[in-house]
Amino acid sequence: MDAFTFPSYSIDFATGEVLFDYALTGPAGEQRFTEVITLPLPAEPPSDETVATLGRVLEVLHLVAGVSYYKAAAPPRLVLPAPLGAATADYVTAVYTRGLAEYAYRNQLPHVLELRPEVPAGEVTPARVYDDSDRRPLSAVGGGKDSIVSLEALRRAELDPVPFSVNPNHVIVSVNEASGLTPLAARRRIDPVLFDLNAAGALNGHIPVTAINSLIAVATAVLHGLGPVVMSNERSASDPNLVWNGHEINHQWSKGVEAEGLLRAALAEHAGLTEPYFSLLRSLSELHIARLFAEFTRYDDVVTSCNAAFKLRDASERWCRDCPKCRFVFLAMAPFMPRERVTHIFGGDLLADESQIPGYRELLGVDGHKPFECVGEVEESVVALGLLAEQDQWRDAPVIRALVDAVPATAWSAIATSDVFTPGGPNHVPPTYAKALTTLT
Ligand SMILES: CC(=O)N[C@H]1[C@@H](OP(=O)(O)OP(=O)(O)OC[C@H]2O[C@@H](n3ccc(=O)[nH]c3=O)[C@H](O)[C@@H]2O)O[C@H](CO)[C@@H](O)[C@@H]1O[C@H](C)C(=O)N[C@@H](C)C(=O)N[C@@H](CCC(=O)O)C(=O)O
Ligand SMILES: Nc1ncnc2c1ncn2[C@@H]1O[C@H](COP(=O)(O)OP(=O)(O)OP(=O)(O)O)[C@@H](O)[C@H]1O
Repeated sequence: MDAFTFPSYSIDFATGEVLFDYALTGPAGEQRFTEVITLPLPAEPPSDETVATLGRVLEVLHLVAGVSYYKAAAPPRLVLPAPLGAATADYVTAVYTRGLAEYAYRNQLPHVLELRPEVPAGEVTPARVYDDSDRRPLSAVGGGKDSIVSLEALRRAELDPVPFSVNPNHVIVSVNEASGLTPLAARRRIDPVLFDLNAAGALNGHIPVTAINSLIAVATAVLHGLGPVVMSNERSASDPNLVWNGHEINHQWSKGVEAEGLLRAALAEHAGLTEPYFSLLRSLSELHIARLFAEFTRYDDVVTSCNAAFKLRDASERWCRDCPKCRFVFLAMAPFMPRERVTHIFGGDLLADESQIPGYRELLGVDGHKPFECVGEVEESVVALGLLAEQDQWRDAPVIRALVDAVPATAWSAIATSDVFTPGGPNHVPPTYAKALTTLT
């Protein structure tokens, strides 16, 4: 295939259904795809102003959601359908290069990291300014500990959050029920042709899914007259896993602060949104968030951070208890709760199971590189291990004993000056929301 294009998009306000068309084209022909996103409809029909702003958000979403189909062939040309302003073009470029960096690395496709979209020449009509900053926030819920902490922080600060999810599965439904709040949900249907292509051996790999979920959330907030979309992306999401050919490869790129800043700028430029999107937990480490989560017991029977529970097909019921994310989150929660409680949350005790030791050695930086998963920094894992080694309930757990011996002296001395419990780093939290964090920290 030579090129990836964006033939059309449409929205039906009677059903909330948005159709995004894509095409891979080349000498052998054309492969078309249609992704269907169904937005929840508000009680009242939207105003003309809302429809215009929503249309602008959907134009950006159309471009971003194309990554799933682009990646089936990775052609050298990415041909955009209409002129774009500089900030929006920068964001789209970053989504297809840095957002697909892990995919490019694993498939050995260096050209993807250098991709530059072809943007048609022409002026973009400036967007009407749409001030949404003082309305109720839409709080993205993924079923894991991070979004629960945000939801509770917003609630304590009396900011009256509306939980929001894309394709909520039973985990997310249960988390929302435990919160007692009334959620909104959008549906996203990937074109099944993609699964056929995958089965036939097409290129496949990780995509920046948070960018897609984020824009669906912003579209929903606009349609419902709500305020900023509040994400729960942590400080360590911005740190790369490795460097390849001079490029940072970050599994969590679209959760990072760079992606957040680029998306905010694109939405301000293209849709006129004054305060569209930020991560409330940006200044916190994963370990810090785990400590905050320990304050809330009402989600213990439902909270699930394991990605295996969120597969489109053959999903696990809850924690799979055998992946980097399960290992990391167990290690991060364990210092802050009784052993029975963390074992109950996970349905098993990972630190009693010696088969987990090789995976924990990777998290602790003893072997390999940081896994391609949503896990914290090596430093956070070493700090958590140090805390556990000091506790009677954990000191003699087989995994703890083995790991304490495996971590080199240099790592132990490095954590003496660790800042994992000190909020820091760049963030985009508006002043009115900063108080929500202080209610917790
Ligand atoms: C759940 C998961 O981890 N899925 C990744 C996995 O997909 P798999 O084939 O095992 O199962 P499905 O999720 O059912 O997907 C089937 C195929 O569909 C395609 N696809 C899916 C979702 C999508 O948004 N776009 C798609 O194109 C894809 O071809 C699937 O094979 O392996 C895939 C290949 O490596 C990954 O692409 C799947 O990742 C999903 C997009 C996904 O939702 N992943 C999140 C759990 C995830 O990785 N979250 C990151 C956030 C990173 C970010 O920057 O956004 C995290 O937690 O760190
Ligand atoms: N299906 C979804 N719909 C809407 N937002 C989502 C969805 N899945 C994840 N998110 C959001 O994307 C961001 C990254 O997701 P991630 O899975 O890291 O977070 P989480 O589920 O809150 O916590 P954890 O890191 O413990 O899994 C979070 O802000 C989360 O709320």
